[in-house]
Amino acid sequence: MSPRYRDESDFRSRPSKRGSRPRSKQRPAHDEATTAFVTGIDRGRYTLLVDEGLPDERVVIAMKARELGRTRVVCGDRVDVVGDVSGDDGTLCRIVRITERVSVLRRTADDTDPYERIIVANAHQLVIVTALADPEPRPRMIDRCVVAAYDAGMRVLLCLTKADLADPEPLAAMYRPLGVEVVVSRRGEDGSALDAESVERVRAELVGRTSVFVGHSGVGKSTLVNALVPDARRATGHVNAVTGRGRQTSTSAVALRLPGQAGWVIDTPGVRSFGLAHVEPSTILAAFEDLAEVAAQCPRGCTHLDSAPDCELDAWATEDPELAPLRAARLVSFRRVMSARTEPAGRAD
Ligand SMILES: Nc1nc2c(ncn2[C@@H]2O[C@H](COP(=O)(O)OP(=O)(O)OP(=O)(O)O)[C@@H](O)[C@H]2O)c(=O)[nH]1
Ligand SMILES: [Zn+2]
Repeated sequence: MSPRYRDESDFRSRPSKRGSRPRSKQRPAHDEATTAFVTGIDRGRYTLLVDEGLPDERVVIAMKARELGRTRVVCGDRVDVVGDVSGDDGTLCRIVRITERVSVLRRTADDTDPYERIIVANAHQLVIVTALADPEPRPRMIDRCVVAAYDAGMRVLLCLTKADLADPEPLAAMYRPLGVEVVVSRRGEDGSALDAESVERVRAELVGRTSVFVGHSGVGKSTLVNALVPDARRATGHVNAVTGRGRQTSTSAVALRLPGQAGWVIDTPGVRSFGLAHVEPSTILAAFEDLAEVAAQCPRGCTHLDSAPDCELDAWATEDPELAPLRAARLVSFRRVMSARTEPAGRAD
């Protein structure tokens, strides 16, 4: 395993100040624990869904058991809880364990916080919401999101909004060679917020998946999420009724269920960038199976970038005249994304 950046999960193995002590009667092994899905977090209170999809399904509020220490529980986590899991008003259960995560999406460390925090766990897909105009698309930011998704082992759906204002084709053509799914949405011709057909096309890509939505302010992410999940509040319940505290803080992710239990939409307000410093080039390469196979023959230490001498990918791109245009486009896109990893993030990326 290559070294990776420290994040909060490193705290998990830190011994407690009092030293380890054997489990006592007060600390049972929690064999009776119930598994739950974390849909939201608000200042130390976790909104969970218990018995998901069953007739008894209910929203419960939980706190983290002290034994979890500084381990962070995030939206999308599946956790084990003990205590009162009835979901009745005023009850509070305890999260005692996080089940193994199948994917983790990390946001970048910043001035106020030196750690790359995990923001969402167990998601299948990253939905990058980008406006075709107003505000102008930023391909470098899209590339960075693509790298973050591939690093997390997530599928990418590029959602191009405001197609009523600009032609989606040039941008779509930049991303199709990556194998990224592209969907387009536009305002309804009847003046409705969104054209119903485009909403359906987006929805079709979400069925059966847990999808994380990211996008800069003003791109139309809220408009889209509201169209996809009309009764968002009811589906998630709210922490506020129990804690009496204010609104969900604007930076924490929240999971919203698609109607008909067709999947989960995780909205991430305020997430502006992803940590890429820890990403290994080999991880990105692995997301491109055809290229990875060819690149296996490259000289040792090959970066596979334009500047790399004797990169096997150059020969591969041109060797078959019929496939050359497709392969060249794929190689260009691949190299662009590869270089996004090492470029410094722009201020607003
Ligand atoms: N022309 C056009 N405008 C749209 C479309 N979708 C959303 N808008 C408008 O774009 C503006 C921003 O939309 P929001 O949904 O609030 O954008 P957001 O990405 O959630 O931005 P924040 O709320 O700042 O996070 C609003 O005025 C919307 O009405 C679209 O398909 N076409
Ligand atoms: Zn190479």
